[in-house]
Amino acid sequence: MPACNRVIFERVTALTERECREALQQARRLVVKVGTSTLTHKTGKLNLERMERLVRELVDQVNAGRQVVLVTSGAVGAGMGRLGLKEKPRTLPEKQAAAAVGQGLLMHMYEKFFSDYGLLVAQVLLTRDDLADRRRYLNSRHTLATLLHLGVVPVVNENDTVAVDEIRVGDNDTLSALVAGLVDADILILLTDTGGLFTANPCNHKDASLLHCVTEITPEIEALAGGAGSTWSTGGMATKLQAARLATSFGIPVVITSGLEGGRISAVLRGEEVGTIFIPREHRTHTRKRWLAYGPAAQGQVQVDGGAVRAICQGGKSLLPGGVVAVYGDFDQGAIISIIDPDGKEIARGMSNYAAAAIRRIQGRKTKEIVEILGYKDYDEIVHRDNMIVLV
Ligand SMILES: Nc1ncnc2c1ncn2[C@@H]1O[C@H](COP(=O)(O)OP(=O)(O)O)[C@@H](O)[C@H]1O
Ligand SMILES: N[C@@H](CCC(=O)OP(=O)(O)O)C(=O)O
Repeated sequence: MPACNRVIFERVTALTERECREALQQARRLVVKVGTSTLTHKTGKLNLERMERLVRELVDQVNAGRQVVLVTSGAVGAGMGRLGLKEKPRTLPEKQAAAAVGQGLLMHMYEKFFSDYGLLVAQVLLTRDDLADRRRYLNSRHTLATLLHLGVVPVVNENDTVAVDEIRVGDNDTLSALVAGLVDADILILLTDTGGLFTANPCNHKDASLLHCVTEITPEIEALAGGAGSTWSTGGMATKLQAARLATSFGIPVVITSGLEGGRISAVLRGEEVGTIFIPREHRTHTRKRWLAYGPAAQGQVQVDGGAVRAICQGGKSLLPGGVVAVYGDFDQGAIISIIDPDGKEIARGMSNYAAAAIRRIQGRKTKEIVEILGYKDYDEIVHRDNMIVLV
């Protein structure tokens, strides 16, 4: 990628909508997520016309010199359609059985359509565990990078057949944001059955209007998002906002737009005002920081006061002992811990420079007192900013 493209995305602090959209013209690596609502008919069976059009549009982007990762839903829906089931399965084994049937169907069609247009595809099935474990995370990253280097389009889905609740990402919107971070994408495009984020669910509110640009996902924005629109979908707009929050926290812009109408991907990449764009506030984060958000289970929690919340969330600062009011759990130095606000909400996650027992002794105290209290001082900070990801 030419250096100038990176500069545009890396200097992000508060880009205007226009600047951000124009920068998308230089995006080189795309993650495109397509929902069940786009890929299937109401019967749950695959909508081949839309699928083929999507593939053609993606191949065009590859032909134009871009790299594409496709995150696809539709396995459960397609499996249900093929099995002739009328209702969405309720139990996990039923969903897994449907996904096992549907995933094969999905890949068969992708393989056919992509090869019709001259490209190879590779199936990549992931669970949260694959991303939470540092070694598997790096392994997945290398595999995807190699596939992209070879000109292959990775087609990613959650490994529904084996993923039980504890190791599931749970929805493909979130999965796509994790994948965007994993491959260091320049943009995440979420294709769905509405034109973007509306002021209310447009299926029930005909007068709802489209929001063109979101610079911050506030509680008011979250309140606009309702649940899934189609029988076979998961999460609705709420999980898309969650995905947008995650990807923008990595420094990656996100556009939610319609997968029902063709041409949206190329319009987004021409910098046109389509869909809803979410502008990243953070600089591109280092991959190690991203991995922290991927779900390595936190081994403990430190609760901080309002001043520390502001310093971390608005001031871009590290966590010092003075801001800590409580420590929960028993963890060692180097553990991944959650930083929670006075209401118990997780605001950040990071690697602790001290064990829980040591933090309990220095909490609320000044940095210069650490050596006096502990008899040593390895670090000034409990969690250094470089080892912390802010989640709000
Ligand atoms: N504020 C909103 N703006 C747009 N769509 C919304 C909103 N609130 C809820 N929705 C619902 O979200 C649905 C899209 O999510 P979902 O059904 O999960 O689709 P997909 O299968 O594409 O992921 C829309 O069909 C719509 O019913
Ligand atoms: N992994 C599931 C997709 C779950 C999901 O998030 O669906 P959707 O809301 O349509 O993106 C499947 O392939 O059916």
